Amino acid sequence: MISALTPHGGTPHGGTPHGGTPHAGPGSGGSEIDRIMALSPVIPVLVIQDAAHARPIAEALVAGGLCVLEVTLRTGAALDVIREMSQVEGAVVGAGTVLNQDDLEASLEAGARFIVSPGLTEGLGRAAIASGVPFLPGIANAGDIMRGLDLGLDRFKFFPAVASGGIKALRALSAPFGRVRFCPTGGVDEASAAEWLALPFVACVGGSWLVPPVATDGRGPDVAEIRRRAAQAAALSGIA
Ligand SMILES: O=C(O)C(=O)C[C@H](O)[C@H](O)COP(=O)(O)O
Repeated sequence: MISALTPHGGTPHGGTPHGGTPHAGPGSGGSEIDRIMALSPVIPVLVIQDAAHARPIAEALVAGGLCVLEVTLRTGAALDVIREMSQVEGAVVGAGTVLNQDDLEASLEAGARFIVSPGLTEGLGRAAIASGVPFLPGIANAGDIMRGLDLGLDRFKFFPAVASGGIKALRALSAPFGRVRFCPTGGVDEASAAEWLALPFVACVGGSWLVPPVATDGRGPDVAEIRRRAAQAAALSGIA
């Protein structure tokens, strides 16, 4: 599956996230979710209202250098957006805001190649693991991480990253969990992404800042601006 995850013509932003000590244990080190987290330093979190905007937005993000795209299930168009974006060469499209097994099944049916959830429940965790799809559940405290580890998971979205205490909190939280790696999301932006990515336990960050809200005047998404923001974010790969 590695080749399938390598974006067309793209260069993964690093091998093992943060080199560091190789991790041991199930689900760590060489997992699919690890490979996805290593493809781009920033995962755009997308809230797209109109499936007609899906392809131009995905093309602009991929052209800018970001190939891993998280389509949130926050809009009625989301499943169609996943289908459309999956047609874009080089894009690795996943579903976000996956709250339960129904969301999981619908996302997989639409072609999602990875699954992100804002939190971790045992039901969703077990179903995602059983499906074999790369899974990045949200955690915000030590208990969440321990429940994830019990399920065999060790890659997590730290959400909501800034509201949960920011870098200071994640630094403290990561200390007892040496082999765990995180994707901080929620309040991370263009200005703060580099600081997060410099942390050895951060594999990548997520954020919605890459795609400005689409104007309602019918002109569609501002693809030049999206591409510019993506390129700026992709350039952070040297830091992660
Ligand atoms: O919808 C979801 O599934 C979420 O879990 C939340 C999103 O990842 C964050 O809301 C993105 O945060 P911002 O980059 O601060 O906008």
